[in-house]
Amino acid sequence: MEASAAPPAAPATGSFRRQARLLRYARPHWRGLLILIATMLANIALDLLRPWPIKLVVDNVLGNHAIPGVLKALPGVDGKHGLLVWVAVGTILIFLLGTLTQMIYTYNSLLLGQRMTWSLATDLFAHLQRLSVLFHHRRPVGDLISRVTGDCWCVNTLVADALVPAVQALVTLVAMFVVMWNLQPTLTLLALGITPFFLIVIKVLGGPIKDRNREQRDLEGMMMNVVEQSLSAMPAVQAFTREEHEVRRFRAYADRTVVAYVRSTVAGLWFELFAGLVTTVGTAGVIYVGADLALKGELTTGTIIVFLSYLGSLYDPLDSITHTTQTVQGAAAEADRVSELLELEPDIQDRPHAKEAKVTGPIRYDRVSFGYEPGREVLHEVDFLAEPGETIAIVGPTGAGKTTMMNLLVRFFDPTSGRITIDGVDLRDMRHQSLRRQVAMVLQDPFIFPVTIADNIAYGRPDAARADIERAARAANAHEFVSRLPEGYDTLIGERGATLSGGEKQRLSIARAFLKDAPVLVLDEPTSALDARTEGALLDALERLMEGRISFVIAHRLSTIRRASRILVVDGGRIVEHGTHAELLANHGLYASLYNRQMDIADHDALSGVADTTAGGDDA
Ligand SMILES: Nc1ncnc2c1ncn2[C@@H]1O[C@H](COP(=O)(O)OP(=O)(O)OP(=O)(O)O)[C@@H](O)[C@H]1O
Repeated sequence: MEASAAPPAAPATGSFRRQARLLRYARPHWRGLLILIATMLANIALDLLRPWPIKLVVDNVLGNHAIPGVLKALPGVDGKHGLLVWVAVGTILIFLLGTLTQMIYTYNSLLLGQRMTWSLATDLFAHLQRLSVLFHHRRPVGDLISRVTGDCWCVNTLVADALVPAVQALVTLVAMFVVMWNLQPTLTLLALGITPFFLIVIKVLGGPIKDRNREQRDLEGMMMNVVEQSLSAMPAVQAFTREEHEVRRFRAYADRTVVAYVRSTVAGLWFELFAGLVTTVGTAGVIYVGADLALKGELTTGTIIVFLSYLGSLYDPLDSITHTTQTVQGAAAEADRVSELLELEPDIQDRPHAKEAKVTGPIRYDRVSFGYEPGREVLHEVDFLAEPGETIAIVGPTGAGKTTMMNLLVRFFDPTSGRITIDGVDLRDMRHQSLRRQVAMVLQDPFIFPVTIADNIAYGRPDAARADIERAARAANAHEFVSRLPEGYDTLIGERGATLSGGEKQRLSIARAFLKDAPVLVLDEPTSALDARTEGALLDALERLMEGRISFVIAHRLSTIRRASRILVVDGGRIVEHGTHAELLANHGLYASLYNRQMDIADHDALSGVADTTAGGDDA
């Protein structure tokens, strides 16, 4: 599957609200934030102190200016030599305090950033767990990984690289304004006259930075998709010798990412150019008007020199706001990518008065229709009843809708129309997690995790005792192969069950269902990866498992479901026949033709001497 196109960028106001909402991740860490701001202010004060030792040496030690009264109060400052000692001590103290506050600032900033990022990432990951199976079917995994592990850093950027520096810039700006206003109000107003132009630059040129950054992040997400898809399909890639194609696919995205990165950088450079131009025009204006005033004798030269040196300090915070804007625009694109997911409401939600599910009576499908996409129904008015203790087999051609029917039972999604009830209660009036606890599923894909065999069997019941795990494994005919493994139940399985055969994985999955011991059982082709002999032994075990439960078995191999109490034959999303094996054979309908065709193939195989093998059987 090719990566999906990026969703459209959020409108600016929505984007701003999203960033503000993400800033709540700083709230639990307000102490750290206060320390950050305090150390930052201390740094500003220490910066102001830094030139003073030199000034004292020049004016009061080497020059003949009188030592200021406040310094004379210090012990030992009765002459130039005493002052020199204090200048030396002061220099060291300023260095030590400056370095110390900088260390505290860096430590706190990193800690705060890490904590906020990973708590946002954890919330996003938790939210992804709640989103429907349908959502996960459609969203490329690589892009989701990139949002969880990459884009969540936006909250760190927003706080440590934008919010705190913005506070610092504002404090400095106000302080400088007060100092300069006292020095020369007209020039101060002139210097600040550039502010509206500055805001225009931020408004006009800030947006493209965000858009370019969004483009870059989306492409990086798509690159991740290619990596994830290709690495997880490596046997297919190599078997079809498509390695070069996969590399080309990756390189195509990498090239586009480079272009997007360059465009994002260029957008930033334009922004810097115009912001710099505005401050330069401001400086030029102050020089022109200041010199003009001096020529007219309204201002001393010294005042202009002092004013101009302060002008740098006034524009520095404005410059810092420029950088902050750039940073915020970059982080805004990431914040959008995170928020888009966080704002998605899970399709499956419990109603306010939803009850705990308890399977005590029959399961009824009441004219259930469903479509994955609007206008394309895959199930049409499915209607049937399953009584406790019954085993219902569901058969039919591939793509008929069998798995979809069973996925509705555990509310992976809800019917488009009609309803499913258990003992008369609509599934939507039950808490969906409690409903899922009532159903043990053996899925077509056994989903083996890279943990030990025991942990895999106990996935649905993590507190199960080892004896229970072993009992479940024996019941699922898995104990024998597990015992042969070097560390038995403690053997660590490779990624996606790489170290096991298809049949072994399927047996672990069946053991999982045994251990879960739920009142409803769904077996979706539970023996498709087993050879006929292993299947025969397992069928007895499965029949024991089905006893006293409501069981649904989807099977292509009709030999496996002959003992079902009822068989539903599904074709094109409808139940076209139902009855017992004997009744359906007598009907001479779709079931009879499917069955007869399979019997013919089996006879043919028997004659060819391969009676014991079936497609996918790997345990022979
Ligand atoms: N996630 C999905 N999004 C869109 N369409 C889907 C999705 N999953 C299945 N379908 C479509 O729904 C229809 C029924 O699929 P389903 O998997 O239920 O069939 P099935 O009878 O279980 O098939 P099989 O025997 O091959 O497992 C098919 O046409 C399939 O293409």
